Amino acid sequence: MEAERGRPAKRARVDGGDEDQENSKQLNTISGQSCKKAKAAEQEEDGVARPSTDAVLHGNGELPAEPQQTLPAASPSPLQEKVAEPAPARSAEQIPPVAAANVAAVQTNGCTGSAPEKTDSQEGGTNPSQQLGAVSTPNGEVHAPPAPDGMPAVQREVEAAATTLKGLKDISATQTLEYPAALPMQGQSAGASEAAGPSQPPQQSAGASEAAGPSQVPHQSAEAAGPSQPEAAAEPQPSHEEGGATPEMIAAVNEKYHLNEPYKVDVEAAAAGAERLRKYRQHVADLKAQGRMKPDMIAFKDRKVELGTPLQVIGQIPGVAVGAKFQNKGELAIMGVHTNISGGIYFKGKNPAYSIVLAGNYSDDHDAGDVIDYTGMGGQDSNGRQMADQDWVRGNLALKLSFEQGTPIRVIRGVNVEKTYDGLYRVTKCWKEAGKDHDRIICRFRLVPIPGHSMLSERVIMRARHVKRAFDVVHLQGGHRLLLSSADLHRLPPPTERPGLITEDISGGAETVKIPAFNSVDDTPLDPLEYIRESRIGSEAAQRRADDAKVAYCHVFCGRAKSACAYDEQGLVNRKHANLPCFAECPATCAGSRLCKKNQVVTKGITLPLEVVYTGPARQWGLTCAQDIPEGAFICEYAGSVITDEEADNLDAAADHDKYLYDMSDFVRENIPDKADKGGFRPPVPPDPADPTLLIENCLTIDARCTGNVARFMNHACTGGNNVFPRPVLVEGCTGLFYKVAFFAAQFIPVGTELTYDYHWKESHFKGGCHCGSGTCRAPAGQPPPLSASNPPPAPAGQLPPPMAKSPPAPVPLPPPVAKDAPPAALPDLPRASATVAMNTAADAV
Ligand SMILES: C[S@@+](CC[C@H](N)C(=O)[O-])C[C@H]1O[C@@H](n2cnc3c(N)ncnc32)[C@H](O)[C@@H]1O
Repeated sequence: MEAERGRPAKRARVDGGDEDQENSKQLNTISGQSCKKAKAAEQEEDGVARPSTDAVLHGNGELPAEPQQTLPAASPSPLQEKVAEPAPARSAEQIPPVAAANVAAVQTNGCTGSAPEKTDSQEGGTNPSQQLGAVSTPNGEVHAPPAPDGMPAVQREVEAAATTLKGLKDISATQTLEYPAALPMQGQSAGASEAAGPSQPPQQSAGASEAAGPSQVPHQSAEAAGPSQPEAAAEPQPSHEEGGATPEMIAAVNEKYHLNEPYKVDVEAAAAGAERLRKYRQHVADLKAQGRMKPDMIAFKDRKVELGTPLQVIGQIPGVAVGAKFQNKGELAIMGVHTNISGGIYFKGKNPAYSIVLAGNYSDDHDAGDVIDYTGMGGQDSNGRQMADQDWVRGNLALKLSFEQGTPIRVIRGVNVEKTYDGLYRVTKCWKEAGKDHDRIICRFRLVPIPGHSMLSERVIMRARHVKRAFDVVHLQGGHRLLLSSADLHRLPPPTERPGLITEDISGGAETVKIPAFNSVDDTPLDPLEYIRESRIGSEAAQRRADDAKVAYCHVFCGRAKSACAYDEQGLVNRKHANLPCFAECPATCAGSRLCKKNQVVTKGITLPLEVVYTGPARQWGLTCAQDIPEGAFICEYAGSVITDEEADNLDAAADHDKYLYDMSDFVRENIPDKADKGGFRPPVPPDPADPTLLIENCLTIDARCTGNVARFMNHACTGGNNVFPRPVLVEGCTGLFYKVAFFAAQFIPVGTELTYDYHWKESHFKGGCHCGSGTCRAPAGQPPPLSASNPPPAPAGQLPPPMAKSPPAPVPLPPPVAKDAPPAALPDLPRASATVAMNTAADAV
């Protein structure tokens, strides 16, 4: 027997079952009763009269002042109450499982895992078609309109999805979601709503997805999503409906969950829900006051005593407006929106899924707004990398059942802590494919918004930051570690004697060495750049965060007291200490021993004759050096305007603003092992100012788009192809949040070789693929651009590009990249400047 809640006019269904596995242990009782007892109690209830109020739970979940006065008693919670009116709809368990023929179709659709296990209703032998009074269409063959020639696969599927939605029940094109007034309207799914409108021919409905693009977030159209999606490949994909719910099944689901009419918030439930949320927040505050760790988690676990367990609801949660914002996953959980506090898929047993959270954590996720391609669960390590194959089990099975049965899924978006409930979506396709990480097999789900029940708060993108996902272990070779005094260090002629010189010094005198820029390839100019030698705080929020960090730790004393000195007598990173968690330097004023003097390398700034060189259209500008670089030498730091992670999230990816971001999360996100080497040290992470019992979760990001130094020109090369490595370096005044990101030579680097390091980007961040040219490249560019005088082949990392025909030939042939173990290339034509002079002169001037 099932408990139905929400009034008949409402669309939510509640089943009184257990929660998903992740939470069941702590959440299976209500107010001291066993879960079973609680369920029985609910089932006996006839409903609770609720006072009328205009309150709607939205925005921050708070009620407007006036309705708050009419709040109903909060116990029992509306999420536990039964409605007075009889509930005509059936439970999720009664929604038919897909017909056997459709299961077979799923398997041909790439869903090659085991067939779904029987649900309870299957055990009972119920005929789904009879149950719903629907006409069975065993293979679902004619649900998608014929696609016009040349239409991208993604667009075709969007069109088919829209057709499926519109063809089922009378979803009017004029129906729109009633947005809470306080919410921004940008990005709402009106376009999708129209796309699904019955008055539109199929082609228009597909186009509507495109048409919706310009008015929404750039790159939001399905087409824009295409290139990075596997199904956009030449191989034709079967229609997404194969194996999925038939139109008749979806029509029945729409009726059951009231999806044929725009969503209206139940104001009474909203009032009670707001009270429930208020009590939860109060509980969190009390726990904080007691100094308890993780108060939001504890409060969530305690809710069975305080507030009662939220029950499983398919569809809209009564009283929760689409667009409602939640401060953390605990709030989502307490409201029953997404009760799996630690997982991305909220499911229970072998039933259809309830909700998913998009947080931008998975490299295979693709959120184009009106089309989401969601990656299943399982097999990921703590860094989100796919380490094992996925299968149709647990949450993946639940989402597959949603696909087969056509049931709605709540979608929640939010990269950071705050999450937005974006309404109901439907799974229109599920399949398996090789993921980007190590080619592991992943389960994939395509979701499209349900018109009138959905909106788009933000397109969740992966920020293209230079992230240190893992602390690379650097193996300095040591074999050809030339001393700075060696006369064997080769130098190029002075910049003024070489072609393509654009400017003699991009730093405008800010650095103690001049940094010239060359373009011998075409007429591409340098973008304007405000050159700064060191990072500086770029916002008030970043200043506050940096100040907070000083409470935990501030590097003001002798670095050698904290950590072994990372440098040798020549100022080169000592092989023994290359893998220290960070290098802690001594200030110029250090009163320590004479050894402290050698512990000042990054502090002194750039000393090498670095040069900015245009490499070609594929990678544009890059960084080289006009002399050989000894292994372990300091190259430069990454300088820019320091902002908070949240501010970085809001930068416009479409304007390529994000490609100059460097995420300083090393210590906060524990990318660095506690002790990578003897003598290692980690600056402590400061407490969260909002909750001193918690460690800070978000940190600072260096933005070098408009303000920065020469490091912003350094390109990426995959493992095996790069020659530079970054390390956090603490100089005077640095903290665990605000430190220097310094680059060092991982090997001897011959003069003129391009300097590159591993961005640890997701492959999708290289829009045209990676052009590092390394044999072990993770995402080699598929189609190299056609070659022409203005579009020469991209120079592989490690080589300068060949000059254009119109340019005079380079006076000195450039050396090929050398193997790590090879001796430095002999360049008899090059004038041999004394590196000692070159480098010491610069250093002395500091
Ligand atoms: C920090 S910037 C590096 C400087 C950049 N090349 C420029 O011209 O300003 C990062 C950007 O350079 C390009 N890039 C760097 N390494 C690349 C690679 N291996 N393949 C393709 N593009 C690369 C990408 O456009 C990336 O967003």
